[in-house]
Amino acid sequence: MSESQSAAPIGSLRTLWPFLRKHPGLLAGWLIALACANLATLGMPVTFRVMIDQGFAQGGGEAINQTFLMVLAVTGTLALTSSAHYYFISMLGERVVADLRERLYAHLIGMDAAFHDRNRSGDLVSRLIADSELLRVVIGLTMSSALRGSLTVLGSFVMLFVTSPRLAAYALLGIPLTVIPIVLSGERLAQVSRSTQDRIADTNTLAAETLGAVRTVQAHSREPFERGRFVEALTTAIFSARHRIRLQAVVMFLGISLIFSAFTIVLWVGAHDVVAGRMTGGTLGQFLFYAVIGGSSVGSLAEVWNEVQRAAGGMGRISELLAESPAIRAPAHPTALPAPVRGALNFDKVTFHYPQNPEQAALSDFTLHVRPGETVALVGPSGAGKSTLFSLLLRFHDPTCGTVSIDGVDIRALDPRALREAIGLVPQQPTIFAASAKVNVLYGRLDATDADVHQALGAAHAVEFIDALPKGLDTELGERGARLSGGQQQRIAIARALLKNAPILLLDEATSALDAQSEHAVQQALETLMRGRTTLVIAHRLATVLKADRIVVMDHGRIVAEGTHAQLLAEGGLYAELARLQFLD
Ligand SMILES: Nc1ncnc2c1ncn2[C@@H]1O[C@H](COP(=O)(O)OP(=O)(O)OP(=O)(O)O)[C@@H](O)[C@H]1O
Repeated sequence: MSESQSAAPIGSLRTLWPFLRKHPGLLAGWLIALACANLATLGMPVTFRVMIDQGFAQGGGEAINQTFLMVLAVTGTLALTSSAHYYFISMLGERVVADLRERLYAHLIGMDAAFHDRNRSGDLVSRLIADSELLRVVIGLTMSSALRGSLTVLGSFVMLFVTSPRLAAYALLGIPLTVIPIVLSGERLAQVSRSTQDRIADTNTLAAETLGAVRTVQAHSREPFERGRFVEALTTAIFSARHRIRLQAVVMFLGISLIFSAFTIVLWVGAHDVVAGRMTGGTLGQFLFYAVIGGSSVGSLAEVWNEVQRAAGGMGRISELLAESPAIRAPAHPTALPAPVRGALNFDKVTFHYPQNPEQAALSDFTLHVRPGETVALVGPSGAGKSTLFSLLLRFHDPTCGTVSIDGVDIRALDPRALREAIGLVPQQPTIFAASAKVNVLYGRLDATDADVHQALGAAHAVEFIDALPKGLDTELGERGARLSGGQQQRIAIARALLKNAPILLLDEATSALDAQSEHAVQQALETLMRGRTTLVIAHRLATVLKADRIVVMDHGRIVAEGTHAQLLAEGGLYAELARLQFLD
């Protein structure tokens, strides 16, 4: 994980403004409710003075009734506006964070393969959830408290001067003292918060990774080991949080003690004024009330400032992701593939290095021409570059040099989505989503009808086992297809590709042995799928190499031999060796 050493600039919170602006109704409701709640708060001390000076001092029952009615009206208004204020600001927080998450998610899901190789998914999820959660708190509570606190401070200061200019002048002296520690600690706090969020992301990543691979963990009896690693990550996160909490506690201590010292001095002067007859008891009471309101608001502003710095840390992590743009993008004026796509594939002098592995070429000077409708089997030892060919054709990466083209069009001139629409992919380990069987097949073509889905399942030899599921097509398949066997998962992936009906097919045969019946069903399903399509298949089965139009033998990112099974066997060399190990045992 990259940990920024510099403080997240408070300016990163400015990026929130476009999100806030999208909800003018909530924003206006919030500001109006805030202003009213503030006025009601500031009205409280006045009713307090009236109650003491007129209600009690003049003693009339009627006067008491009237002043208490006034108190009721002010407190009623305060209750109403405070709850309206809570509603508007909380909703605003929810909306803004949902918008931010949507934007971030859309951004992340569109980022290129190199980005996803570089970033751990648990860390990305943590930024999507934990960092934006921090912002929800900030918008829902902090922003409100900040504005409310500032208005209250301002309002109570005006009222302090109105009530007693002399005492107010004393009170004013205390303010700079309380603000200094807050401002001084701000930047350090943003820095510490950022690192706390990084550590939280570490724990999230660890949990996501190990819970996602829980069978591997259990099969190795590594539960205590993983628990230990998790506790370690949590402890590091707590240590990091402790830095922040300590800093905040010190600032809070300084803020509160300075405010209340200033307050006590003012009270002492006021008490002398009342004794000397320069001020009524009610006026001192009103003054004190304003001083308490104003003083505690300054104190809470200190906390708010801390929270804002924390949020700046979280927003910094989000902005960092939003600032990255995908390396693989549609050109400004994409070329369209000829319709219908014939499916001629050309790799011309392609050399490719993975960004994480710049020393070693995964493909070097690789040239391969595949005719429309041809089936080419790719055979080679592990690491030969077979899967890399697929990644380049799907434009998950761009070649370091050379070109990849379909029907004579350089794929970099195409919109990547249009390119990928033309390609069906059946990976070795198909991805089955935690959804119904139907939704999993529909992933191939979202607007397919039920009849299309049934037809695809039929052609994929998948009807029998789907019908045997408790709710048939509507059965939830569980996370990563937990309810299905390997062969069944493959047939779902084949049905998905059949539904997509793309002219080009990339097939990575499963290496895991299936039982004879399942193997037969998968083989038949694949034959149906390959019919009439240009197919590149990473072959692991004898039947596949025998049926292929051509076999391409790869090693170290290059083609080392080409031909039919019989020709290549006769030639001896790498193919004969691989065939003996893989196909002919
Ligand atoms: N995402 C990646 N980042 C860095 N290097 C990679 C990445 N994927 C593959 N490589 C490297 O590129 C080379 C070619 O790998 P590739 O996966 O294409 O081989 P393969 O022939 O498909 O192997 P296998 O049959 O084992 O799947 C290997 O040396 C591998 O280590």
